[in-house]
Amino acid sequence: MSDKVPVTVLTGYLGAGKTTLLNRILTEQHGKRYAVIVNEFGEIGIDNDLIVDADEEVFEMNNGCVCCTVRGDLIRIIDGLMKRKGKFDAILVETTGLADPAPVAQTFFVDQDVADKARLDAIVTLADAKWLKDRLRDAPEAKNQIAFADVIILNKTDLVSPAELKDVEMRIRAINPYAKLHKTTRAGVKIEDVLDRNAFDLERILDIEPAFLEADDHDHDHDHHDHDHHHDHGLKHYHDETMQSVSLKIDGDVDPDKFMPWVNEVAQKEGPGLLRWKGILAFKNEPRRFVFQGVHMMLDGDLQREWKDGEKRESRLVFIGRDLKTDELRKGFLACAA
Ligand SMILES: Nc1nc2c(ncn2[C@@H]2O[C@H](COP(=O)(O)OP(=O)(O)OP(=O)(O)O)[C@@H](O)[C@H]2O)c(=O)[nH]1
Repeated sequence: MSDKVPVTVLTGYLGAGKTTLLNRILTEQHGKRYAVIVNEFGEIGIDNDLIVDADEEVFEMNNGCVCCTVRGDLIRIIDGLMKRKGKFDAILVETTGLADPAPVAQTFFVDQDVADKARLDAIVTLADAKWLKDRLRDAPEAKNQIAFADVIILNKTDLVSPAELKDVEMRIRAINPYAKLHKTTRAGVKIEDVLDRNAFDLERILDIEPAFLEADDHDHDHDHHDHDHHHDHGLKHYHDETMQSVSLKIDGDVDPDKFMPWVNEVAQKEGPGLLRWKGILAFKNEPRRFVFQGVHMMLDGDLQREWKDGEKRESRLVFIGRDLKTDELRKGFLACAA
């Protein structure tokens, strides 16, 4: 796609297993070099890898829009790292357990110097299978971290029964039906499941019908789209009152002259409530696919590979956020059809 350095933002509530995952990534024999940026030092210490300590320093952007803040310290650290480009393959940023991941993610959209050299690869959220349920009730950060995620690692599965695990999975799906979900003990995922996801599995994400996922009862990935036998396993389906997701599709091309102004208007108007949004679009008279992602009112998109022969040209968007005006979004998007 580009020679920009992929950046993985690692988040998750206190004690969910972020450090465990980082240690796993850094100690595995993968022949890659990662720069790791942490808010506070953990027990990581690997010679070949570069670990940088970041102090909290948050700037408001866009004339004080409360949803748009970036990390000044992070900009400086990444700028510094970029001068050493070629010496590492990817950057990992671990956020503190209590932090909202938005200011970290937004840094990669906002600062031009950073955006020119690094791209947000994925937001990876660690979730504690035992305690997430309670944190979703009492800690808004925990819910945001799930909503932002492109990849969710549901960790500490050893501490819960299969029924409890299913229950917490359903709660996660009520907030974020699109993220790729892995169930682990000791954050035991394959590195390639976490790093270099390249636009967070957009194709797969956009293929998923949330209604199907809610009823899904498989333990493995959601690759098998058989709609039978999901009906009476006695599991409750959750709806999250504050967080919604919307998936929209146009069976064909959109007109960029309509879409671009619309998408900017959505960013301006709905930005504070929009936690995460992404899409793949077929632009009229354009052989390449337009791929974009956003965090709150910050958006980043570009033309990527060509539509393949036999690949259906279609345009899809997903939104995750609070109090989304679903009908307005749908109408607005449909009006962008070419
Ligand atoms: N039982 C169990 N314990 C785990 C698992 N994964 C990690 N732990 C333990 O949980 C504790 C917290 O893990 P960390 O990796 O430090 O979590 P963290 O998210 O980095 O924590 P903070 O830095 O406090 O936010 C540690 O004692 C780990 O050894 C797991 O799958 N099962």
